[in-house]
Amino acid sequence: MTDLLVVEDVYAGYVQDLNILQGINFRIAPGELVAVIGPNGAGKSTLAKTIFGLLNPNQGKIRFKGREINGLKSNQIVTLGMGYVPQITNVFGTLTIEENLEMGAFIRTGSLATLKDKIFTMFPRLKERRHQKAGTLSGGERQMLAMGRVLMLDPELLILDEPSAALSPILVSSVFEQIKAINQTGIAIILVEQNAKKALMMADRGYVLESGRDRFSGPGQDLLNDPKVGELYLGAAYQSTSSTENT
Ligand SMILES: Nc1ncnc2c1ncn2[C@@H]1O[C@H](COP(=O)(O)OP(=O)(O)OP(=O)(O)O)[C@@H](O)[C@H]1O
Repeated sequence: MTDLLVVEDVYAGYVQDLNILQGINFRIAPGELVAVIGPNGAGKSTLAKTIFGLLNPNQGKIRFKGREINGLKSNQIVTLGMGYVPQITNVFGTLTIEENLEMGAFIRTGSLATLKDKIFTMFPRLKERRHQKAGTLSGGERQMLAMGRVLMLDPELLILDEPSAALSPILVSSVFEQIKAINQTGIAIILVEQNAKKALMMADRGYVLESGRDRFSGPGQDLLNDPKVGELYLGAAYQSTSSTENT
């Protein structure tokens, strides 16, 4: 199957001459759910920002749907069918839920009603509160709204940067269920997560980053079972090895 997105030997960073990503390779197929895990500061969010055009690669190539997107800005990338929900989700607190969703569809010209209905079916909680100001939502509901807003763009690829950050355990489970449901509608998802076990359990494949490199990759379950990954990042002893060490 042709990959939806390919990241090839990418170097990128925030200041000149200091690359945080140090030759990273990554790919995702249409409809796949891929988890990106790794210790603090490994470069997970930096990878997400680089793919979405918030940072320019200093070296390497990024291809989305067969087209090279290096150097394109986020507002151009979004029109190609990629959505991104940053780690700190900003919803418009003084607007209602419904108005927030409509703002998400700013680049669309057709009717919003069908898309909105689809999102309300996916997130019934948002439907119940559609006329409520977004500033009054709980953390988990706010996360759902941030995802819903990006889904108004009808993307083929959604990048979620730590959607479970700062949520209580019960909300984490519900946000993860929503992510799975979104993926089951055929949208490919890159899930950047601190919550490594949960993310890998749900993912088709995963990448373990370390110091700006893809250190391990493989099916989520294989990474969970890999003792090297377990010792380093998951904080427990695991058996059997079947993932790929990318050194
Ligand atoms: N805006 C920025 N300017 C300069 N350096 C940054 C910036 N954002 C992140 N960094 C640095 O880039 C490195 C990688 O950070 P990044 O946020 O990508 O890591 P991460 O794997 O997502 O970590 P975490 O799990 O802690 O969120 C860190 O050393 C960090 O200090």
